[in-house]
Amino acid sequence: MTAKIIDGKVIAADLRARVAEEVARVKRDHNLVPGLAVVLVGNDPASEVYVRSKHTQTQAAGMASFEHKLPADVSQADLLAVVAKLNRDPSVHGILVQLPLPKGLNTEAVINAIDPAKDVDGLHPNNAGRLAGGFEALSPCTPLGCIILTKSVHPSLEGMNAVVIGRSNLVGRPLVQLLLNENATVTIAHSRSRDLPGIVKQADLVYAAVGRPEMVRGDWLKPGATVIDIGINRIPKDDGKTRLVGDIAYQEALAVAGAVTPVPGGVGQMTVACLLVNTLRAACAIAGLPKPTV
Ligand SMILES: Nc1nc(=O)c2c([nH]1)NC[C@@H]1CN(c3ccc(C(=O)N[C@@H](CCC(=O)O)C(=O)O)cc3)C=[N+]21
Repeated sequence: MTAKIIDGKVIAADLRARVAEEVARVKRDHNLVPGLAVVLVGNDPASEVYVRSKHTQTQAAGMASFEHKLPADVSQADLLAVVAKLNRDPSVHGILVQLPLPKGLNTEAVINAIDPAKDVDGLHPNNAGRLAGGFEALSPCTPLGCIILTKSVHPSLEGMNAVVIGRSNLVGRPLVQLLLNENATVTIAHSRSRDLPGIVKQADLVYAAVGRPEMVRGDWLKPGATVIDIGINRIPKDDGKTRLVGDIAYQEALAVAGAVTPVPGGVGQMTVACLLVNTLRAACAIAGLPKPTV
């Protein structure tokens, strides 16, 4: 058996096209231009790549994109002042502070300073708490993307066994909440879990977000499972260059699973597309307009 490859590129492009249509509509009917501000502190090369792709795709969807690059040695007060200014700026509806922040900065304080209505990362305790309570919230983009990819294979997740490996605030924990909202049965596993292969074996849906290259092996999987790879690990190749691999042994998974997301070309694509969705939703909510259809 060889698994279906879930094409994140195609699904993300379709989602971005639908966002662009809605953006054009709110612009035409309500003179509203959704705006996203991305704050990048320091010059981590991987972060620069992501920020550039967010900028290009935001503009391509017809939204306004604002970039704020700050030096790695920026003070906490200066960073908080940038966030406060974006909170007040009526042309900004979404604020994303690229993580991780350089050492010395207090990430929690920065996240807490973001206006929850503009928190398109869904990291502010207001949004995280609302999501955990089952209330409407801005939810983190990567987990939203994972749900869309899963539903491209299984339109209903009701009653399915899902295992989430990883418990970060940006991915694992919010993904668990979104899966519960879909009526899946959810197991949360992590680096300290006993018998991880045995836990994964039970799962119809496997989500790996641990940041360990190819940790989940093919023989851990239940035959036919849907496997969503959230890891992005850059590992050295023989020729001195690097390549990207996920947290799942992709070739092994292809032989056992029913459907698999590739890295790159899977979840990463959806993360940026869902950021556009969240920015559109935030803009409509702030302007008092009905929820957009995407
Ligand atoms: N506050 C915050 N929010 C985030 O959502 C956030 C963050 N900080 N810090 C870093 C991680 C990582 N992240 C990715 C976004 C897009 C791709 C992406 O587009 N990946 C492509 C290509 C990747 C490549 O070629 O390097 C793909 O997988 O096909 C990957 C990773 C968002 N993050």
